[in-house]
Amino acid sequence: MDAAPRPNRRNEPRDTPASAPEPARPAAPRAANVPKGAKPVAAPKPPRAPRGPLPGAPQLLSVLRDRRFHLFIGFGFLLSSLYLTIAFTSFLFTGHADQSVVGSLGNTPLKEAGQESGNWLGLLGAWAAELFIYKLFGIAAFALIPVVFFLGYKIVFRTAVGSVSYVLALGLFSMAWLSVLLGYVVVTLATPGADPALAHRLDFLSGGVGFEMASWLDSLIGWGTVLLLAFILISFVVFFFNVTSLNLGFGSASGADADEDAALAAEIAAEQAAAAAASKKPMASPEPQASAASSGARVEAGGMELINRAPAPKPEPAPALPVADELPLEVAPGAEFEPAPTVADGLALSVTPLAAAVAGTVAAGATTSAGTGVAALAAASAAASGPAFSFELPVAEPEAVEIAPAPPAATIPTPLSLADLADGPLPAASLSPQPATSNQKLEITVPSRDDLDPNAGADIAAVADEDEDADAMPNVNYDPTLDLSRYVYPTLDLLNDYGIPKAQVTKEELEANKDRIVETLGHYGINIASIKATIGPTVTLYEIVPDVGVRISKIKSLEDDIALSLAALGIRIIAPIPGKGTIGIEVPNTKKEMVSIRSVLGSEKFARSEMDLPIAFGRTITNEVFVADLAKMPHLLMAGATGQGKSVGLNVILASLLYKRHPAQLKFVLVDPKKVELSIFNKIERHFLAKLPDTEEPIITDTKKVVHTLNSLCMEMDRRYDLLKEAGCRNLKEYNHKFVERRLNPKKGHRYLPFIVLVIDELADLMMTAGKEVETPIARLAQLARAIGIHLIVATQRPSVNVITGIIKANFPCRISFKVTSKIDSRTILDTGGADQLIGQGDMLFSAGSDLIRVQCAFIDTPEVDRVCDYIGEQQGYSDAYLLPEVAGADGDAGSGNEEMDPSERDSMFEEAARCIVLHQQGSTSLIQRKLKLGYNRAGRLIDQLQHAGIVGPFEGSKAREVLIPDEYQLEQLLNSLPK
Ligand SMILES: Nc1ncnc2c1ncn2[C@@H]1O[C@H](COP(=O)(O)OP(=O)(O)OP(=O)(O)O)[C@@H](O)[C@H]1O
Repeated sequence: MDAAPRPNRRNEPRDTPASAPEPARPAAPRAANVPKGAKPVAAPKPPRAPRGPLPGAPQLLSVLRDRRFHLFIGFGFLLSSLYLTIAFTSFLFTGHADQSVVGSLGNTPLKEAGQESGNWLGLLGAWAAELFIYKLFGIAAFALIPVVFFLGYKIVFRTAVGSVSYVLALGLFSMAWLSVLLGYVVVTLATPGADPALAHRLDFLSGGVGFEMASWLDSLIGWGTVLLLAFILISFVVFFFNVTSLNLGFGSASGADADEDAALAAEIAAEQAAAAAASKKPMASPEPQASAASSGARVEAGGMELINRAPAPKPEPAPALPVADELPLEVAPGAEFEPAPTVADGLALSVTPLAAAVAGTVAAGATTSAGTGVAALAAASAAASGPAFSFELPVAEPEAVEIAPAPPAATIPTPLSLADLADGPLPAASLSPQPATSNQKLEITVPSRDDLDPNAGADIAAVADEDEDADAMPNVNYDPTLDLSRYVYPTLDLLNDYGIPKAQVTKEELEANKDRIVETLGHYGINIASIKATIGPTVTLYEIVPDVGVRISKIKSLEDDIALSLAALGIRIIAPIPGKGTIGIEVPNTKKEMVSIRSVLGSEKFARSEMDLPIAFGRTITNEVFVADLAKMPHLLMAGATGQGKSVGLNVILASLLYKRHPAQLKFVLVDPKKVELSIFNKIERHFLAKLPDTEEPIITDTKKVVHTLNSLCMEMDRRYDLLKEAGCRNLKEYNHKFVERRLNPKKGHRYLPFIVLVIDELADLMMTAGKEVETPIARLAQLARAIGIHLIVATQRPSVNVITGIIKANFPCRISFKVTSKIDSRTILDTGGADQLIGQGDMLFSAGSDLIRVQCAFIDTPEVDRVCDYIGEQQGYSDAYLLPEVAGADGDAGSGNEEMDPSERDSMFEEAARCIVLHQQGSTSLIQRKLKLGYNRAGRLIDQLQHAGIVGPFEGSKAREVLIPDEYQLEQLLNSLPK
């Protein structure tokens, strides 16, 4: 007997009308945005500043970036999931009856058909259910509902939970597989001898796709279909959940293997969690108000142009501004200018909000209120500097997102993350800790995560049964942050909100300074062609274009006279301003503006920064947030007389990094000879600090300990070089990338390597007490540690040559100076004067090579640091601080290799390791690991002991250690001579 007739079924089985909804298209550019009277070929008229509910800018991109658009799409998905639930459920009761109604669509008027349909959601509900259930996937179509719901939920709530591609893959597979399975059941019931009525009643179970596929398979392989389906299911489970080993519980590990097995179990756990890796929540996004707060105003008048409050937003070059006398004075947001123009020396003054100028809303002669300026700027900056957008729409190539995440350092603010679509800070709720999914393995034995040695990154890394086959590994990347998967980055609301910064410079002050500059220079016969002022938070930069023929050196030599006549401390003359043909005179503002840490950490520039170790130092003279990458510097030397802002500066650096990096990615080694400055960071010991084993206090205050720690860091450097060499990588980023892609075998000692930032709060004390003992390792670290992710920040209040010695200075190309007391100090630290003319309280010069940038350091006070540390410290951390390699001999110098070693401390594999090294004439840790099948830490200890015994030489950076014993005969002699 044939299968029961299936009317109206497979007319259009593969038609999937309900695929991803089309994103709303942005409105076409509206002619209304162009002023009516504008001539088509007139000088480019900038578009009107965006206002109203939709951004005026018509580009697709800006619409796609719009959070409202995301909400629109997200709620669309959520409601669709509800709609499908009701429609599908109703189908179970009304489906048979509705079949004819839907089938006759096209022949019957819609209204009539709608009245006839029994589905609870009317004709559309009947049609959707008929399509998905009857024509396509049968009741397996219900699997579509959680997928649609998940997509909507993820878009609306910007949650980091779950990966779109995972859910899509799981949902679609379940739907297809179940549909075919049920199809096979229906096919079986419909075969001769089976109950045809039953088959007919049940044929909605499989849907058209399932039935067709199953019939085809049945005719091809008969009962083999069941086996094939089982095989497909197992394959899916293996690849999707990344199953690499089965623990069927036969016997237990032998004692010798116990450690390894425990590690393996942990690896599995980590891998399992990695497979469930949801996109991590990056730090809170910038406050929406930030762009408004950083509003700018540009002033131009006759020969004088002022730029006021003009930070980051530089969307387009500002169009030519109207001439001064055509414009009344406009007040920048928060500025205190009076609206009346002033004329001095024939140089008129006028202010126009920068954003308004950019957006082209200010026509000559028009007056714009401050409020409008703010709105225009906010809108313009929002339109111009939205987040890099890559919208992870549901059906769009799930694989692409899943298989190629950047290495963690770069992943955190990945533009692919839905969470990153945020325009403003994410609500705390969306940051709430989420449990890692734990369904990726068939069977696992996992030690408590808290018990894992945080230092043993290898132990919690990927499972790779045979690393030689690493390339064939499943493509689920390892996520180093999963150990602390619930870790929540500190939020901006922990920091003080000082509101929108107010301009502190009055127009009168600007005018008066300008007059005096012009007058003073005039006394010396220097005439100026034009003068322009840029108001920064601390100083105002007057840029002068001198008349033709005036020599720059002449102006430079008048520095003191100009300073005297302006009666202000800290005049700095930059003649000429690099890259410009102008001369700069920086005059301190009478009232300084404090740059809050919240405003810089909340800035777009910082939040979107993809640097490895971004530091938001503060604001430059043009009010731009100044962000630099410590990883690129690669080390930083800081100087400044006491009380000028060094400690605040260090806290700003540490806070910046804490806001951007996960505990798995970054560790600090804090050296604080002053004993009080950094103690506040004790609370984050188990998250972010590194220390020597067997030490109580993670923050090092004792000079002796400092020496050990520096030596230990040198050893860590040595080991990291070995690992990089073994992995064939040139730097940490490449290495970690490879590790994340599971192309390195943890059993060979490979592990995810966090950045290590060593902070020394006062070098002078150390240099006085330990001299060469600290200078040498600091210099070695500074020379070599760049590639392996160890970065140094060294601060001192005494920038004299016996503290900042030639060798230290030569290895710290990046330097910061707060105010110092003498020109000599300034030269010592910056190789040029200028730091002596700073005005204190965080006013600083940042020097990188030939560039010298004046920055007002952000301000963070102790309670703020306290709150950030509390916030982190109260979260689940590792069981201990990150442990640095042990330095042999508590009081000895690890690196000298001269002292006798206690034989009882010698590793039991010591002699074997020595023979192996001498046999291969290669002094490398990885050789010991490979040949003796040892873990990384143990091999590292062995190589140190071999150095002690004089078998290998000291660490030599990227090269292998020298083997000091030429052959086995001599080695045996040496081994015999060692105390037993
Ligand atoms: N960026 C800043 N903005 C505003 N005020 C600041 C800033 N930095 C420092 N200050 C002010 O200067 C004071 C001293 O700063 P800080 O403690 O950082 O100095 P220091 O250079 O570390 O001094 P010492 O070397 O004696 O510890 C702070 O208490 C604060 O009032």
